[in-house]
Amino acid sequence: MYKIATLNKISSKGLERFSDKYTIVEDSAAADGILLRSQDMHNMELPENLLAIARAGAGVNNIPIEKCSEKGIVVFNTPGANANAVKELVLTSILMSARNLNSAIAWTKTLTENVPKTVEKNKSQFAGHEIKGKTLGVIGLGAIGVMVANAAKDLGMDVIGFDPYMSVQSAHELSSSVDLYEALDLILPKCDYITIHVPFMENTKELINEKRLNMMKEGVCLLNFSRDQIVNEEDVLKALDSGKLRKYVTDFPTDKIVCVEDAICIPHLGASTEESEENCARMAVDQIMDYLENGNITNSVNFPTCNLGVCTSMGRIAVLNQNIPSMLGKITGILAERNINISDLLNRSKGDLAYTLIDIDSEVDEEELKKALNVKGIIAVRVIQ
Ligand SMILES: NC(=O)c1ccc[n+]([C@@H]2O[C@H](COP(=O)([O-])OP(=O)(O)OC[C@H]3O[C@@H](n4cnc5c(N)ncnc54)[C@H](O)[C@@H]3O)[C@@H](O)[C@H]2O)c1
Ligand SMILES: O=C(O)[C@H](O)COP(=O)(O)O
Repeated sequence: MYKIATLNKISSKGLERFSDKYTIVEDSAAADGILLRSQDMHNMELPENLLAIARAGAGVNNIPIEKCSEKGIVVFNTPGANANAVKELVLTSILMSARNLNSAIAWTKTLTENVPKTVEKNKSQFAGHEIKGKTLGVIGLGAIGVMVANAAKDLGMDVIGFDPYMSVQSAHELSSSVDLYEALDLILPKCDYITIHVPFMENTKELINEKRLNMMKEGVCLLNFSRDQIVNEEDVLKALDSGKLRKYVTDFPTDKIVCVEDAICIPHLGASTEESEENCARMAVDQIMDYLENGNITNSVNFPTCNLGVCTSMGRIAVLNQNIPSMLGKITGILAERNINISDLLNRSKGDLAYTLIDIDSEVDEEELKKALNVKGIIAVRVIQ
């Protein structure tokens, strides 16, 4: 029986996919697999027997990836599963800020009497503009950025974008009328709206700072549905104060930004729709089950994609190792010494890490094999039989 711990509320549409080989446990210390959303795992002690973590969502900056890789814990996410939900909230936010809706609604709610007359007398203070013909800059053209760019085009906006690492799939899905730029700094002076859709990593920390804010048009609206640390908040506060930024829409409010009038603060709702929560949970559960039962890896952020289908041979050996020379030779050599015949083998690498799946024609003693494979470069060995 595999033990699964959930660190956040996970949609029942996902959890009900677990077969009777699984049990949901309260105590994560005993877990083979962990399912979570945004719970911060950085200060958590990783369970001794933990094999996999599945993030039902996109961002994995709440998970200590490097530590997981060292311990042979495969970390999954669910690319694209919540992208439509985020796209819809980004579009809502662009329209909301164009028409000053947050301030207008808040003001209307303060009225107590003579409402119709007061509304007509004062409404001009909230007059806005149309987004048709305005320029939107999209930073990061992955699952969300592409959807936002295409939808904004459909609403009549001019859309320009920047993504130096765009995938073939994104390039294929992006509308051909979106102009791509080779440097972020080139798009900044052209935009009326700028929306950020990059992961939070060392090289995206404070991607938007004073220097870049100064390059933007006067009165631009900045939208951040990625992570708070991608912008330098002090610099954003100054830009709001000076009027350089007309609005800052953020899905990641902080103590400092929450009370600022022209900051539109949303309580991290980008992925919080029924549909998105279900999509993410289904994908996360399917991926973790396929890994635990068959050793297959799909959508891992630390180990390579590797799939030998459902295991139908006598056994399957799964080896997580460093991507260094002669690993495969050592593994197959140790099997040959034990007279174990290999019926299928797949070896894939991703950066410094590699993964080898080997189907074998006879049973093997897992503990004895683990001892034999306790050599430099091997991170973890598992036998599925
Ligand atoms: N607000 C929410 O609820 C919510 C929901 C989903 C995702 N997110 C955040 O949005 C991020 C993006 O999600 P996604 O599903 O589009 O991910 P994704 O991986 O599909 O796309 C990210 C894109 O950013 C690009 N990129 C990376 N570094 C870049 C840089 N320095 N400059 C420009 N582009 C760069 C990548 O090439 C990729 O195309 C997530 O990592 C997460 O932090 C937030
Ligand atoms: O990166 C993500 O997928 C989002 O930030 C969603 O986070 P959540 O699952 O906690 O809503």
